[in-house]
Amino acid sequence: MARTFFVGGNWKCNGTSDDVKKIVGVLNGAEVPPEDVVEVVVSPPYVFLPLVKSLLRSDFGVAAQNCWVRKGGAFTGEISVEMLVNLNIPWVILGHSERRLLLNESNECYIWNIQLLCFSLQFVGDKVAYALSQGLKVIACVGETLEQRESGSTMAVVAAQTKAIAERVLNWDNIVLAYEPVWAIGTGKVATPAQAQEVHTELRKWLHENTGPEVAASVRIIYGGSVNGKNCKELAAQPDVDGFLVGGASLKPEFIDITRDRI
Ligand SMILES: O=C(COP(=O)(O)O)NO
Repeated sequence: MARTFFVGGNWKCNGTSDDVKKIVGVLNGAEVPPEDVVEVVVSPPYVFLPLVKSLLRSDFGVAAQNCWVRKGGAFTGEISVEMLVNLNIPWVILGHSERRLLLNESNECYIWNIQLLCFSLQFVGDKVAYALSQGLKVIACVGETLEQRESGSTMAVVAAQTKAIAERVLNWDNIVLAYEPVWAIGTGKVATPAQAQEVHTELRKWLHENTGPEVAASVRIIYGGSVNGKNCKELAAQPDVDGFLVGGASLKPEFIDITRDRI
């Protein structure tokens, strides 16, 4: 079955409302392939979600860059899934390596909270499951560090991260899996097409063995890590690269070039 190409733009912690208006203006005027060929989703910082949602063309989706693991409440600083649903934000990025490394979000994250009255063991997996349960679509991120790659444990790491998600979800219809090698994020050291294809193939094989052939065939596995208008075509030509999660380049007009890879 053909998988619709997916191009996500992760704006991370960048911009002002004027910047957002400028970027959205460029996106709204861009000529891109039809939605059934390429699905485009942009992810601004939380504070600009309503603004982007109100200005962005209707054929592009909007994603939050994270959300809380349970229903809202006494969790200062967090954004609940319910708030995103209330704002009609359909997508959320979860498990991004910058949150895993900087904020210690992990597969196993032991948090004790009187309201939760429990330990939340599979933090990223729990977040994915709860977001899906409330109707959100999820870009779930996995990826290894340079040290893990150099020690030969890339597949062990990304398989464990994927397993922690798979143990919490039954339905993969609304999940896009993003392979983002940490050593390629923000470094300019993009994975080679062969490196990306190798891990994507192994991830698809893992899905086939652990979630079944239909899920493996239908889930989009996208690549993130120093993608730009110059290197995207070779990466997009790989059979198991179903799109991108673009960081830095998503703030530039070249993001539109990246959406045109498959035409
Ligand atoms: O983190 C990334 C990739 O960032 P860069 O494209 O800037 O490497 N996507 O979520």
